[in-house]
Order: sequence, then structure tokens, then C-alpha cells
Amino acid sequence: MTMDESATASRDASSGRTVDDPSSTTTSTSTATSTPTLRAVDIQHGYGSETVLETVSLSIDAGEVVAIIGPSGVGKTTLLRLLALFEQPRDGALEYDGTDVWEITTQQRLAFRRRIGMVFQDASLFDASVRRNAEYGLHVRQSWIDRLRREFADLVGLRDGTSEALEALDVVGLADELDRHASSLSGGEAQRVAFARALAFDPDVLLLDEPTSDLDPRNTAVIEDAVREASERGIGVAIATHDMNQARRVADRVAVLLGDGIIEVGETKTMFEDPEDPRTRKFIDGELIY
Ligand SMILES: Nc1ncnc2c1ncn2[C@@H]1O[C@H](COP(=O)(O)OP(=O)(O)OP(=O)(O)O)[C@@H](O)[C@H]1O
Repeated sequence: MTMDESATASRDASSGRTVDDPSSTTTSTSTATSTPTLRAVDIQHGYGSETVLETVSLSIDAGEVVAIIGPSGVGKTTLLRLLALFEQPRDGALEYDGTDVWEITTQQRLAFRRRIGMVFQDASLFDASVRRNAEYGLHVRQSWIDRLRREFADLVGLRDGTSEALEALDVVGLADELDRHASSLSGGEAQRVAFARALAFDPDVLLLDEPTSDLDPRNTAVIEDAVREASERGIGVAIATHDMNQARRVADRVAVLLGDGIIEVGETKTMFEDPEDPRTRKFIDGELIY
């Protein structure tokens, strides 16, 4: 979609539907806030000669949950990795509170990067206790000066060093399992620790890549509750999911990523009950096979 097309298709006021429009600052239909926190603007990306994302725009506002749905291999992980500032898009911009993060110094970008948490499909815990795993994010997310301050406070007993991790583990129902070793956890428990690790440093944005795809209903429900808790705290959440019911349960907005980019973004209810693009309806109904 070109910039002009995207602007034309940007808002259907009667339906509450939007396709994120980079020229507007009020693309969100979220009730939490209208200030965009993290925003992809007309990004294009790919690998080698393959183009995966073609002119994709999407904003994640504070306190909202955006579900990214689309067929396997369409580029959901790629989009999340770009939103996480892991790599630079080939074209377009990534904005954090209006700042183009690829037009600033590496140091400045790192400061933004520290405000974003990501949870992968695979929990990837360290060979350590639940508590150590949950604390890990606190260490890597801090600037060296904050880290020094924290370590000094720990040293002189001003803080116990685990309160944020404990609180985050409580959100995922694992506050009583602090000393368990990661290797003894079930897949669902491990994923809950991974979520707590991302939540512990109080990010502005949480990016979740199919966080419940291998989990049973109980662990899925815990993660979904934790997503709601995060958004109630004002954290903007983007979740890539294959589970349409999950998108319907947790998301304020849904973005549909198909072969040529995001074809439609809108309020969850509208997207499920009255989508504008017939391909959205077909995809949600499982009729669109890629
Ligand atoms: N590091 C990489 N190098 C080369 N190609 C890649 C790389 N990562 C992803 N791809 C390709 O880019 C395309 C999009 O992959 P991506 O993982 O972003 O899709 P996805 O929508 O998240 O898929 P799924 O739903 O199966 O997880 C795929 O064709 C994939 O093979």
C-alpha cells in the first residue's frame, strides 16, 4: 500500500476501523490513551532478495493490546523484531514517542530499547532459579549508572533486589516458586517465568511472539490474565498469535498481516463481526489458506 492509499484508507469513522496512518497522530481506537508510544511507519523489510514486509504501518499505544494475526510465514515475528529495535528496517521508520530511533545514536537507541520487552515462543530460560531468571531482565535493561545504583543499594541493604521480580512472578502465579530450578519447570511454567522476566523491569511496551502456542488452557489463561494486567498498568502490548479466540479475548485492536502487508487494523469487535476487507473475514473464519 502506498502512503496515499494508506491515508485514504486510514479511518472509517462509522465502523471504528483503522489502517494505521503514519501522517496522523490519532490512529488508535484504544480508550487508554491516544498518545502513540511505539510506531512503525511504512516499514519495508526482508531477507536476502525476499521482501517480507511491504509498507507496513502499526502503532502500539500505552495501555492497549494489539493482536497481530496472519498466516504462518507472513512476517509477524519479523515485524515484532523490528518493533523491538533488534534490527533496522530496510525502509521506513520506527518511532518511539515521535523519535525516529534509527536516526539517533546507538546509545540513545539503547535507552529506548531498554523500555521494550519481548517474550518469544520459546521461553529460553537460563540454567538458574526462577528468581534469578525473573531478575535477569532488571540487570540487562538498566543503564550502567542505574545498575551501579542498584548494586550499591543491594550492597548496603537498602533494597532486597527481588521486589520487582517477585511482583512480576506474582502476576503469573509463581511467586511461591522462587527457588525452583528452571530445568524443573513445565513448558507452561517456563513461559510464565519468561513473561515475568519481561514484566519485571516495567517496560513501556511488551512484544509477545505467540507466547501461548505450546501451552495448555490453564497456562494460556494465566498468560492472558498477565497481558490484561500489563495493559492495565499502562504497558502497550503487541501479541502475534495464531489463536483467533485469543485475539478476541485479549486485544483492543487487531491487525491482519497478509501477503502484501497489513490489510486492516481495527477494534477487535469490529474486526470479528464486521471487517471491511473480505480477506479479514475469510482469514478469521479459517477459509483463507496460504
Ligand atoms: N533470519 C532469517 N533469514 C532468512 N529468512 C528469514 C529469517 N527470518 C524469517 N525469514 C523468512 O521470512 C518470512 C517471515 O518469517 P516470520 O518468522 O517473520 O513469519 P511469521 O509470520 O512469524 O511465521 P510463523 O507464524 O510461522 O511464526 C518467512 O518466509 C521466513 O522463512
